[in-house]
Amino acid sequence: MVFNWFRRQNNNPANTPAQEKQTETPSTQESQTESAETSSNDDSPAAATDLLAFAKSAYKNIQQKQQAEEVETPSVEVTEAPKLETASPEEPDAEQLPLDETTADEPDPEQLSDETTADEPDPENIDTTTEAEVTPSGAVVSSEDAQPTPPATLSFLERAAAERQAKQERLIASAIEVPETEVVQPATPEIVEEIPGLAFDDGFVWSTEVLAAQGRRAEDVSIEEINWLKKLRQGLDKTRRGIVNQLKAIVGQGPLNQAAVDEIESLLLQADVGVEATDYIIKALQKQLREEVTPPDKAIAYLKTILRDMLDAPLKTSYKPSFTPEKENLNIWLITGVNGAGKTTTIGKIAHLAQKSGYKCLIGAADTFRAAAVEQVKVWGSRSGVEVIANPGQNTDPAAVVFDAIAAAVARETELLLVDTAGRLQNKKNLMDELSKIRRIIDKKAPNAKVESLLVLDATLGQNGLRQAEVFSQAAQLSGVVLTKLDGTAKGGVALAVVQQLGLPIRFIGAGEGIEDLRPFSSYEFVEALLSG
Ligand SMILES: Nc1nc2c(ncn2[C@@H]2O[C@H](COP(=O)(O)OP(=O)(O)OP(=O)(O)O)[C@@H](O)[C@H]2O)c(=O)[nH]1
Repeated sequence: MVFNWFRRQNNNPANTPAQEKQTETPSTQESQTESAETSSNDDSPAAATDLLAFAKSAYKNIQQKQQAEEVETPSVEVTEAPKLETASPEEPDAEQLPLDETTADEPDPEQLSDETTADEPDPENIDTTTEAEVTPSGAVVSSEDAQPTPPATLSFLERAAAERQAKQERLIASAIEVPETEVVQPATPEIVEEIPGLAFDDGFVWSTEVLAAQGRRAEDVSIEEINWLKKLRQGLDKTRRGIVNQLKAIVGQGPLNQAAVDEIESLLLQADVGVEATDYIIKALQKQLREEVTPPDKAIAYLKTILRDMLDAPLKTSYKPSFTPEKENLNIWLITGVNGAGKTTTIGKIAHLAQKSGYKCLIGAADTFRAAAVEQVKVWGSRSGVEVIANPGQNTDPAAVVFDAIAAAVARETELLLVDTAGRLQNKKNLMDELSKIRRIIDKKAPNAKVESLLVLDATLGQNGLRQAEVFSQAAQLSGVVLTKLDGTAKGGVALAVVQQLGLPIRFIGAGEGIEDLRPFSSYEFVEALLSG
């Protein structure tokens, strides 16, 4: 089953492509916020224990998937046929090592559970969500599935509550055998063996909590998603540190007075939230906090709701909530923005996501204004394994490249054509002329294509970037923004300014230079990363 990285769900193999087209899934933003809203308010100790158990279960699932993959690799062939020319001298050992380690540390799942039982004498009390086994077909099945479980349609927290109830009933039934002291569940379940390169740390637990709150099951949590969320949170560290602690202190002091309002205002402006968005946030906060004394955590939860609503607002008006490329149809995404904003890198990263999600993808190198731009896009094309259509001549007509790219896309039944465009034209009129010419070609050559026009914005430029954005939004019929370089900037609040001032939805965010460092935007994840201190 292929995971669709644009809608962050598995493509259902049972569905025909036509069915998939009709099942217009809500965007990451929409689907996630709904389930998150119900669950994020539950901060009881029981919910915290459940979330920790969820994190542990997710960790074990990742570990078992990796071990299953290792077992599936033909390590026996490598060791049995040392004369094979393709195998380098180090490779057999490298292959064998992890296997040996696995056998030494975790001889079989039985033994693993024995160890756990030794720590926690009551088998009833062992968290059932943490046990998993590998079926003969290699699929990882949580042992939850082997026991009567609440219906899968329930949210994670509802299921957790039902499981708690069932556990409690079982404990009561076996109360005579269980000494009271041994029933107590450890606050932090121990991880038996750490996955290399993936620590079971605060960042991991936070990431799984964010995924759980969005309805993700422990067995569906992947290492890539964890890495991304950790990166996003780390990237917004500077912005977060600048805001959260001070905000908590201010809103925790009681009803908002003028001095508190002034302080919040300056904090938001420092994070480049912009005047308009800051005013909106302050007014919304005042509505709630003017009269009551609200505990800081509640006030922050309220602030999170305000920010999420702001970020999702464009989707509720004119913009489609989902922008997942349609399968078996040509989708053309024009990527615009000033040079240096991260256009080429973004194209490479989106091409990579498209490849991973099973789309037939192609890149059109229509930034002919700068010769090096074509070479750069070619490098990213080869990194993501996507072909690039370019015109070898210098200063060729970008519209001609788009023409060729569409012809190639149609001939190859391409599903996603990414078009790089020039960002540095002498003036707004030139830019407008060029982009409208490209749009005319698209309308003529691919009238049925689904066209998106995305503006790439460098978050580190803060408010200055927004001024450039205004020029582009007049020249290109923009349908969304890609916010790049969110890693390491203290100006992460610019995301709110983008939405408030431009009225455009954020479609992707970039938080690093690597090929995996870009994901579809989720207001829930962004706000959690921004405000969870
Ligand atoms: N830290 C960080 N750097 C990024 C990110 N996205 C892009 N960059 C870097 O920003 C620089 C410019 O990126 P490009 O993709 O070349 O930008 P461009 O808009 O295509 O500009 P030209 O190459 O001049 O056409 C490169 O060094 C990228 O590695 C990001 O999300 N985080």
